[in-house]
Amino acid sequence: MADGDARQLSGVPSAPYDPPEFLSDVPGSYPWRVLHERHPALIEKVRAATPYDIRVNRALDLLLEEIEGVMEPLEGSAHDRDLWESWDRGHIGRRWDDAPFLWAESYFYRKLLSAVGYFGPGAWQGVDPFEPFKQAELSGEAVDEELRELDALAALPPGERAQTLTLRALWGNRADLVFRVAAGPELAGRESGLVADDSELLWSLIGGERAGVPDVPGLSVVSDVPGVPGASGVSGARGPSGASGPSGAPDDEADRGVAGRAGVARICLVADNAGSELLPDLVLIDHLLHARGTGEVVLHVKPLPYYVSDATPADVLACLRRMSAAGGEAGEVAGRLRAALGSGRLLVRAHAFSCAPLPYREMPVGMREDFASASLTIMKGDLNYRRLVGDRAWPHTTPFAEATAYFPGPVAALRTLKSEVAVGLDGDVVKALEATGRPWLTTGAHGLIQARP
Ligand SMILES: O=P(O)(O)OC[C@@]1(O)O[C@H](CO)[C@@H](O)[C@@H]1O
Repeated sequence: MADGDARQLSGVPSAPYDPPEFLSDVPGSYPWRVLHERHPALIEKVRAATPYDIRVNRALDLLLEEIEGVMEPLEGSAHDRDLWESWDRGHIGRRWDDAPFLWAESYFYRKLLSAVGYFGPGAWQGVDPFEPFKQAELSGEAVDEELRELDALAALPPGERAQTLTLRALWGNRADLVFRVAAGPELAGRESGLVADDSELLWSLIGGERAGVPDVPGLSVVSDVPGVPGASGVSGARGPSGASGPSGAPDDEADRGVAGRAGVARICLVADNAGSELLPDLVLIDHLLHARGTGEVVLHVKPLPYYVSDATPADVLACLRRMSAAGGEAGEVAGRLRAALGSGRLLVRAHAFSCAPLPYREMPVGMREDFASASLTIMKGDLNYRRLVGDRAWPHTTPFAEATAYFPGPVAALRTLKSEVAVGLDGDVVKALEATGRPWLTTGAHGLIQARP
C-alpha cells in the first residue's frame, strides 16, 4: 500500500482537442455551488460530529475564510507539500474559483484534513473526520436489509446474478455522503434508469462463466505478450510475470500474487464510496474470484479520508466486519474475501495518486503499469469518472473509447451521474433527457455502464 512513485508522472500529453475543463468561477453554476455552499456546510457538519478542541475549530474557521479567496500553500512542515507542489498546475496562490473544479475540490479535502489535525502531531492524528457519518450509514437498517437480500441472490441463475451484482454495484454509487451530509435532499429516487448500458461488453471483458453471454476468447487472459489487451502499446508496460527492472517497478511489487501465473485474468476495481457502495463492490469482487475464475483482483482505495465517504483500507475492514456479523450469505462472502486477502488473490492498494487532483491521463508509472497488466479496470463512481475521461465539457456524444483512448488497458465505468461530465451517450438519449426540462447530470438519478476493450 505504499505510494513511492506518486510523483513519477507518465508524461502522457493532453490531447490537443480536449474541450475546456470545468472551473468554479461562474456564480450559481454546479461547481461554484459545491465550493461555496456544500463545502461550508460540510465544514459545519464535521465540526458538529466530533468534539474538536479550540485549535481545530479555529483552523476550520480559517479554512472557511480561505475558500472565499486565495488558495494558500500547505504548511511548510506538511509531509506531502512537495507532492502537492508537483500536482500543482499554477493554482496555489490564485483564487479558488479560478482553479479547475476537480483541482479545487480535491485541495479542499486535503486542507480539511490538515485543519482537523489528521496529520498530527496531536490527539486528532489519524482520526477520520467523516467516520461518524460512515459509521452511521454502515450500521443502519438499510444495510441490514441489503445484506439479507444476498441470501436470495446466491440462488439466482449465473447470468441474472451477474447482472444484479453489476446493478447493485452501480446504484450503490448513490450512497455518496457528500450528497447526504452537505447537499440536502438533492438525490433523486432510485427508479430512473441507465443512460448507457455496455453490460454485455463489460461481462465479455470479465470473461468466465455466465449464462447467455458468450465468452470472448483471449479477453480474460492477462498476458505480457504484445497484442493481448492490457499489455499492448504501453511504453514500459510489463505483463503479469512481474519481470520489470527496479526503475519500472510499481510501488507494491511484492503484492503481486497469482497474476504472475500465465493465463490468469486480473481485474482492478477502483473503488469509490465506503459503506453501501463498497459492500456491493466487495460482493462483486467475491463473485469474480469465486464464481468467474478471475485469478486476482486489485482493489484500489484512497489512502486518506476524502470526498467524505470515499473508501479507505479501514473502510474495507469495516465492511468485512459488518458482513461477517450479518451472517448468512454475507458472512460467507466475508469469509471468502478474508481468505482471498490471505492468499494474495485479493490485493488492496492505497496509492497516493488516488487522492490527486488530476485526471488519470496523468497517472504515475506504477499505477499505469498496474492498470496495463489488468484484463479489465473497473472505475467506480462519479469522481473516478471525472478523472477517467477528464473533467471537461465534452459533447455528450463523444465516444467513451475516444475519451479513454490513453488508458493503458480495457476499462469500464459504473457510475451514477452527479456532475456535469458525460460521454458516450446516444444523441437521442441526450435529446430526450434535455427535453424533460429537469436536471439529469448532477442529481444521481441516472446511471451508466460503459466499457471499452
Ligand atoms: O465520486 P462520487 O462519490 O460518486 O461523487 C463525488 C461527487 O459527486 O461529489 C462532488 C459533489 O460534491 C462531485 O463533484 C463529485 O463528483
